[in-house]
Amino acid sequence: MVDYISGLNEPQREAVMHGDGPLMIIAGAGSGKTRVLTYRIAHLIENGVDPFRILSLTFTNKAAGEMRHRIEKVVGTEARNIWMGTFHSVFAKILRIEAKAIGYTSNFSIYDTDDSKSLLRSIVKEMGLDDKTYRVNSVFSRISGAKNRLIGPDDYINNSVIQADDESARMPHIGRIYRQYALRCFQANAMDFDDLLFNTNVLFRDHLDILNKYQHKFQHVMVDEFQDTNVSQYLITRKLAAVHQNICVVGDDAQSIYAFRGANIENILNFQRDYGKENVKIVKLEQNYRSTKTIVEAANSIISRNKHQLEKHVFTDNEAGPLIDVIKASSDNEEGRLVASAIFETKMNESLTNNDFAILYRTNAQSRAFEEALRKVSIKYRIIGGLSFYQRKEIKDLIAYLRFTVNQQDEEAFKRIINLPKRGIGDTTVAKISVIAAEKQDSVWEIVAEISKHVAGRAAIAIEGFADLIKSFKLLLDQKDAFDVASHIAKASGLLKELYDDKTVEGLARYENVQELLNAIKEFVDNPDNDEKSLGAFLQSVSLLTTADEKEDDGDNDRVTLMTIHAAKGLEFKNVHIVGLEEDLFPSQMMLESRNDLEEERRLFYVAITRAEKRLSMSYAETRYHYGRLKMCEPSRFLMEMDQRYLKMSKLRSAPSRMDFDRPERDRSESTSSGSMSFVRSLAQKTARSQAPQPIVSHTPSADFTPTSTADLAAGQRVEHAKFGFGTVKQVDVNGTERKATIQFEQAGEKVLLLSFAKLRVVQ
Ligand SMILES: Nc1ncnc2c1ncn2[C@@H]1O[C@H](COP(=O)(O)OP(=O)(O)OP(=O)(O)O)[C@@H](O)[C@H]1O
Ligand SMILES: [Mg+2]
Repeated sequence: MVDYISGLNEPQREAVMHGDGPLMIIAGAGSGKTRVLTYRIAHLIENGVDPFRILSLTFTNKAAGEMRHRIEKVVGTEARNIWMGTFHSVFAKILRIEAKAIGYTSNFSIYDTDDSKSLLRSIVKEMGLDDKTYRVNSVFSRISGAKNRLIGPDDYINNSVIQADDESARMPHIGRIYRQYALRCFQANAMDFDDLLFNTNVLFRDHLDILNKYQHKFQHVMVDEFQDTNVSQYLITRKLAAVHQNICVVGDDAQSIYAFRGANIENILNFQRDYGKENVKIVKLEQNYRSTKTIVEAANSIISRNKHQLEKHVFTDNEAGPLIDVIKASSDNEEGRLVASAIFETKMNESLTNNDFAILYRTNAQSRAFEEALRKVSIKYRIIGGLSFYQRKEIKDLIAYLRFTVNQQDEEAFKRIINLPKRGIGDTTVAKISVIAAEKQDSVWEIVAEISKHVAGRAAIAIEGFADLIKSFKLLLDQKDAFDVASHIAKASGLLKELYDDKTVEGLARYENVQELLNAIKEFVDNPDNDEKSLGAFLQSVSLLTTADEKEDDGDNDRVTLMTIHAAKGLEFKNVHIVGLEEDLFPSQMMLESRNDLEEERRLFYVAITRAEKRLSMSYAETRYHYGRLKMCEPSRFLMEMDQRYLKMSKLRSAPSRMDFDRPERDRSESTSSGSMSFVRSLAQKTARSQAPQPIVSHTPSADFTPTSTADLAAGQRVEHAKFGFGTVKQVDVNGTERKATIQFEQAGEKVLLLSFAKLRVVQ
């Protein structure tokens, strides 16, 4: 048996062993919240609670998978029966079971953001509204915001405050668009992401028998990252926990970063009110186990500037660790090179793997410079988010076929595939079918069934052919598993052939991607964790992947992770680079309308810092292209706000690409070193004004380091290293073309360095 209890501190143990009744764990970053939740579930199961009766809600499906895996180590395969996943995936499952009660069928489609926007665009057009006024992103976010506050179309239209707000935004018809959008989704037997929560609330509100069933079923409800639940999610958990009152929520108010999407930090305060102050057990965890003292204290120095926060003091017994590097670059491309170079050096000097590194940025668009630079030094990376595998055109095309085979009411899938491969069906015909369907309040499939009444000639024949094809696919659904059906559809639809015939490099890549999707379906079917092997079950699992759940491209999993800070929530890495620390980028100009917004940006920065275990580095560029124009940038105020004692200006060279070594070293370091000094001065001035502690900024030696002067390096020689200072060579090893030296440094201890990269100066 795994002894997990002994690996817990006192308050952690208290939380794990807490019996019945509401429990709120409010704790700092890296203090073991997720660990406590994991072991609490294991502990409940060990004490006889049926895993089928435990509901655990996590931020990503991947986090759920990891948690399940850990629990499995303690309780065995029983762990597979826990209801565990994101709010969206768990409630999609419940909605499928209960679909009939709210007028859906269990094979409903899930519209992704592109589908939702495409439908909104059609509606704006059909209503004769101006698409420059009714920009699809604004319309979408207003509707999404309403759903997350549980405001349906009728309430929206009748709400005078909302109406006035829309009028002042010059979009008075949003309510009508919303109503039409909801109707069209319903006719398409489709739900968008927000509907999964909205409709769950409707289901539980209007069908008390169903609510009752789940209230009794779930004896324990757990919520990780509670600070980021929105009103709609909070209500669902409250309803579900109303009978047993066994609800355990875990969160950190300092890490609340989704207010812009309707997450409500007040939930933490409401929890005590809703369950009765005297009934709620509160556990505070304040000891951080993840990061060095430097990182924990630097993070504290940032978050203490926020006014809105609960009282807690995060500390750690871990070692002090290195200071936080601040890297200044002249441009975004140089920032890419410097960061790639720093990763390369740290990796070599400390014998680390790519997985030990993460680059975190504020927006996805920043990834490009880092991708290029990492490729140049042959370091593999993975991008989480951005244009994911499942957003690629060829993948969406095949998925649309699969979706339409499962649900013929799916209007967006229909629009995507009706003329793919080309069948001579024009956009006007497709739009006409949509409009007729909307007018008759029927689905597109009903119109297709009587197509000759509405469309004449060749187009009608082509549509009939398409309908026959879909019917033939549909027949397979009950007989074959997801993989067999999908392979058949890929071939019989003509999609695979079209890609196969395209012999360009891109065409080949697209063909391989489709094969890769089929592989993923095969894996799904073969995975013993999935008890349902149908195509519908597979589609549900992919449509609910969050950005952090992404599929990896090949078998090589040792990669540097690139992702937004939002996606990094809950994760940890030995080395973290927070990049783009510039005013208007981070804090983001788009988000800064009020003090509250600034505080949310600061919490986001806090989340970023607290991902790092050992080494943290922060960088900024002096110039950056923004919407195609070169912009001068100022360092972020967050750099100034941080307690300067923990910072170190880094004097780094450009990336160690072969070409760079042809240039004299001095050229490469000059711009960065003089620049650093001015930044240090400006930091010093600003901190003096704000009366923060005086900066203690350590500098790397200013000597001219020449990497090539080590050709005849031998044991016993004294050397100076740019970072580690003075030392004595103990041994030199030759391995193929690589030469390695073992050096005993006076301060830094023994290090093994690759001589082609180590910046060493022989001391005479
Ligand atoms: N008592 C403990 N002893 C040793 N290591 C611990 C202990 N508690 C937690 N840890 C380790 O500390 C790290 C952080 O834990 P965990 O991820 O559970 O923290 P968290 O509070 O959920 O963090 P976040 O706020 O980022 O979500 C993990 O590597 C975990 O294994
Ligand atoms: Mg966590």
